[in-house]
Amino acid sequence: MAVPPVIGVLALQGDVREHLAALRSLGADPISVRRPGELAACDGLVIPGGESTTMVKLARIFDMLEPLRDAVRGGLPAFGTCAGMIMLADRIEDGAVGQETIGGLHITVRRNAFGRQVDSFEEDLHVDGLTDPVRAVFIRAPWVEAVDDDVEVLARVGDGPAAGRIVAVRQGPLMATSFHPEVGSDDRVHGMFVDLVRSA
Ligand SMILES: NC(=O)CC[C@H](N)C(=O)O
Repeated sequence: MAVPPVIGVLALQGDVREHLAALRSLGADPISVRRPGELAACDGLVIPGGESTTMVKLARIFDMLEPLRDAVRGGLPAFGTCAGMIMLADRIEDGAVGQETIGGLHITVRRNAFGRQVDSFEEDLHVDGLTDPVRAVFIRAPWVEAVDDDVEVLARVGDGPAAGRIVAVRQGPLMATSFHPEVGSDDRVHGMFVDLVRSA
């Protein structure tokens, strides 16, 4: 049997445990990542949901921001969910003043895009590459405002005032979702990322 890929979960802030559990159940070897040495051991990296402004500040404080940028630039497969999507985005709308990111994903995200009324909601979402819809949980989520030509759109919101908005993307070894696939017991979106890591 092939050696399980080591997949890190960036553990500066956010919902780390749920991602570790999902990755473990898929047969990967998940580790928490707080230091450059831990990052260097990874075949892939998940950047969880949480609060992107806090996460990027902590990445600076822990001297992780440049190593993260170098790793993504160097082709490390990475999967950002919600705040993690913001962390991977090259450009932010409605970010905090001067908010930095890791970048690498050629998209513009709009933070807290869904507005007050629907801060948090769920929807059955069709995701490209999966047969049945995913029950997607959005929590003060960003949406993708714009993508460059090299970015593949994997999902768009189906209903309501935000219908058509992009909420899942892939660009080479990088993946991002506005929603939280680690909530609940459906591991198929993580499975897409594990496959991506295995094929990288
Ligand atoms: N659930 C989440 O990750 C929310 C993201 C948060 N609104 C941010 O801007 O970082």
